[in-house]
Amino acid sequence: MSDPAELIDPLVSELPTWLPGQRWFGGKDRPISSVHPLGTTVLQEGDPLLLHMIVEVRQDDRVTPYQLLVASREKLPEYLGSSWIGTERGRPCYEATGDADVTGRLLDLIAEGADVGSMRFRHEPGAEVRGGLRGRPITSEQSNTSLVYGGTYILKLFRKVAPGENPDLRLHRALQEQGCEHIAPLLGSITGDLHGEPATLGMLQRFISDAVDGWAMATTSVRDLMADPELPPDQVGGDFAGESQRLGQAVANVHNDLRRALGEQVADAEHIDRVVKAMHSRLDTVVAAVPQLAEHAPALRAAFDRLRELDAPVPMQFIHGDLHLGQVLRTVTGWLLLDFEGEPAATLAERSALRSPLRDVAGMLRSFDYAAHQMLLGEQGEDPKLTERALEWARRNRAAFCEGYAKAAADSLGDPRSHGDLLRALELDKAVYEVAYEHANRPEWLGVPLASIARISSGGE
Ligand SMILES: Nc1ncnc2c1ncn2[C@@H]1O[C@H](COP(=O)(O)OP(=O)(O)O)[C@@H](O)[C@H]1O
Ligand SMILES: O=P(O)(O)O[C@H]1O[C@H](CO)[C@@H](O[C@H]2O[C@H](CO)[C@@H](O)[C@H](O)[C@H]2O)[C@H](O)[C@H]1O
Repeated sequence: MSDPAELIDPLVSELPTWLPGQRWFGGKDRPISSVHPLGTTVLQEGDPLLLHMIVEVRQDDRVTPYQLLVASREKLPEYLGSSWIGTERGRPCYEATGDADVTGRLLDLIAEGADVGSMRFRHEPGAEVRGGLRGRPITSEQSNTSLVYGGTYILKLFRKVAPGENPDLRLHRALQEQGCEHIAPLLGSITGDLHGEPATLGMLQRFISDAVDGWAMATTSVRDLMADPELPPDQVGGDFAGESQRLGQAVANVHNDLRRALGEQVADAEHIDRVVKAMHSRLDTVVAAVPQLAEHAPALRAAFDRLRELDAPVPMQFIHGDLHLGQVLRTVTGWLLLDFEGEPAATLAERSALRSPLRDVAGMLRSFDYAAHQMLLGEQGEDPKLTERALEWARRNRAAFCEGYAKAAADSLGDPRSHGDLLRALELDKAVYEVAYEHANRPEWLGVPLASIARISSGGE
């Protein structure tokens, strides 16, 4: 190939049809009006040629920069057929994260601490990173793309990029500096330029191979309880309450470390007013899309408005922002929290704001509810005995989580259950978010958050 630049324009013209088919593309709800290349870096010359691209995707009034890793070869091997984007100037061009012959280059560049064009590949101070490994994408559903190298490293390539330090990297750095035991060690990063400002493109961590995620463990425990309907929950083999308690403690420890590293503030009336307005506004949007939510709107609004009358001060700090059982890993030594990026649909400014740590507690409490109720999804008609069993599991594990949290929490917080109005409003706000998420992504799950909203807003929990 004489000049890689010759590929760029024809390749970019293929992207409006190719992007909506990608799992990580976050704008599937509206048509793409244009894609514009912001910057291209040649990471490897020859065959295969490896290009890093940042493109700006325009949809109505929304403009979002995305990061792409694209390769081109003289001849595309059959196993890369599903990654094909287009054939430009006679050369097949394809999404490169599935090509283990080229992904190793990213790790090598981090190991070398290299600069290529405006991209900076770095390992963290004191971290040892070994190159020479092939990287393969993980198969689980995700909003970014993560590559695993030899069962040793995991490199997350952030798909949506924004100027500034990604909160995932920022919070991992802060936690690592505090010696936090509840994160996977941070080893390196990739930074590029976006509109003249540094922007995080990737984050390298130790891959934890001997771990199970919290969602898999919790749902196995629910299944065990359902299979033995007569046994009291504490005598069922797969009882999860001990783990829930340890998880609560781990989350409180992470909050403590984030507070120590990055500080805290107490929310003033103006801030609380903004939070309440944001809750109402999210509800307005979701009710418009999901009319079944309308009947619960008055109770939801009343719960949100109660935040204006709280007696106790509301401390705010950096938090995880999208905590659920799928974001925690149980290793042989304890619980790890993953993915401090916040809710995928939120703006960087929203995700980087100080918030009540009880938001993370509320997220996890919602997740216990999900784990219990997803078992009932396929059931024909409601079996009151099974439903009661599910509720019993959720109650037991939610309580254990709060007990664990209280053991390690800051004095200003204590037991999350002692902040009833705040916790209820945050749980309901999260459930409203989940209604929107399920409506857009998994309509068959919509009943899970809707049923919880009905229960919580009627004072059932
Ligand atoms: N350090 C790690 N060790 C082992 N598995 C990991 C690690 N980090 C992430 N994973 C796995 O990758 C999945 C996706 O990671 P995550 O950071 O949540 O990506 P995304 O932001 O795209 O959702 C996780 O659910 C987990 O299964
Ligand atoms: O992990 P992500 O950052 O992509 O989070 C999004 O997807 C989650 C589902 O994968 C979604 O979580 C919801 O479903 C979970 C069960 O699959 C449940 O444990 C969570 O409590 C529930 O919120 C999450 O909301 C969304 O942001």
